[in-house]
Amino acid sequence: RGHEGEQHDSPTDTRLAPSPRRHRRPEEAMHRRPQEAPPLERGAPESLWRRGPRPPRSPAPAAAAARSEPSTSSLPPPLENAAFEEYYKEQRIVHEEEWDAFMSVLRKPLPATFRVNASCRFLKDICSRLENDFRRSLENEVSDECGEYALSPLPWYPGNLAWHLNLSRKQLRKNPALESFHEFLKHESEVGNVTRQEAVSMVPPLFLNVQAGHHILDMCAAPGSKTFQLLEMIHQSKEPGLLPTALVIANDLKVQRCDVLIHNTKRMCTANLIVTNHEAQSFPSCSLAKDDSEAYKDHCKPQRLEFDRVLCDVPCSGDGTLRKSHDLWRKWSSSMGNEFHLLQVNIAMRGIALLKVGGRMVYSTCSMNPVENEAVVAESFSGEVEALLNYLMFLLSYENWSAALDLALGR
Ligand SMILES: C[S@@+](CC[C@H](N)C(=O)[O-])C[C@H]1O[C@@H](n2cnc3c(N)ncnc32)[C@H](O)[C@@H]1O
Repeated sequence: RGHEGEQHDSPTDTRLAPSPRRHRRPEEAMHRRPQEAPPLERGAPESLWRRGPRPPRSPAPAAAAARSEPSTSSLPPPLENAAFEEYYKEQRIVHEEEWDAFMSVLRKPLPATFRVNASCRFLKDICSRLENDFRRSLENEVSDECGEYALSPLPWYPGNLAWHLNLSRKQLRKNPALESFHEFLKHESEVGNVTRQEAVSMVPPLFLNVQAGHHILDMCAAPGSKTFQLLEMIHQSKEPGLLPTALVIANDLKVQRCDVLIHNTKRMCTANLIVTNHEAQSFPSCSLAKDDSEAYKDHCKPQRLEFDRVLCDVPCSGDGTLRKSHDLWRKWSSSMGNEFHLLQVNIAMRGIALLKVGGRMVYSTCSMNPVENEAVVAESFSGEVEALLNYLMFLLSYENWSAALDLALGR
């Protein structure tokens, strides 16, 4: 970010305070499972972490009556949508010769992926179990559908900390050797040493390049998988034996989803997180006293909190999740992306306004639609581009270019 964006600042000045909710003790949090947020769309995938037998439900009368008739609604939805293909071919999001391969990947099941908490005390043991026990014992299992190794680290994730499990549900069910692996994952996940997260969702926090002491705003944070990753980063970057000085503010509009966010991030047992419940597009300006001892002195003017890093993982049409949200094949229409565009621009612009000069913001969606991605970024910078053009016009009026350049670069 180059310059201050005061025009987007809301006039509100909110002092930050930890959430007044009752905090459970860490050991209480340790015994609770991470949750998925109430789905934005119906048809969220069954979690690998919840494979236990389900209690039988008494059928509703209508459902019981319908059971005697063969029902078309029980058939899996067809994985096709002509409008989707037409739209995205037009957008040229992949080369023409890659189109069929692209569509066939969209119809394949998504491998389960998880991340090991880089800041956990048992990091070495966990990595060694994954590498030496489980990976070896699953070496001969090859995914039916994907033809890839059953368990392997994601090659692009630093430190071999992210893994994918490339087995179909059928294989998972029929292989008893996987039982202990599941127990391991379930337990480590409950205590916060492992987090289930999709591979693509791990990317935006990596691009933030978080450093020790950073102030970070996660604008649309629930259910909190990226917040958790950011917390890991700040705990990992601290001086040995010291608590981190960094701060993560995780915000979400929906209070119910904030609850899930709190529940999931509690596994980190951190004191460096504040959860807020605001519209991201009008997230208030915040101020922080320089240190606690100064906080209540009358003459101490609070400092405006500007963020070193902003994560802008906005609400979106979610059509990048087609591989797991099969319902979307039926529901998808080209208007879905358009509906989110304005909100996304407003959130992104607010993020830019809250960013420190020289700070970094990452904008991400789980949509493939350029209307929700490139167009939002372009729109968010359109004011800046205009300012740059004006500035260039100003520079052009100089006869001496090198002097003008010196001026521009502050030399
Ligand atoms: C894509 S999800 C975020 C996923 C999250 N970053 C993660 O990695 O777990 C988008 C979130 O934005 C929230 N949301 C929707 N409208 C919002 C708004 N105007 N301001 C803030 N959050 C909003 C939704 O409740 C939802 O939790």
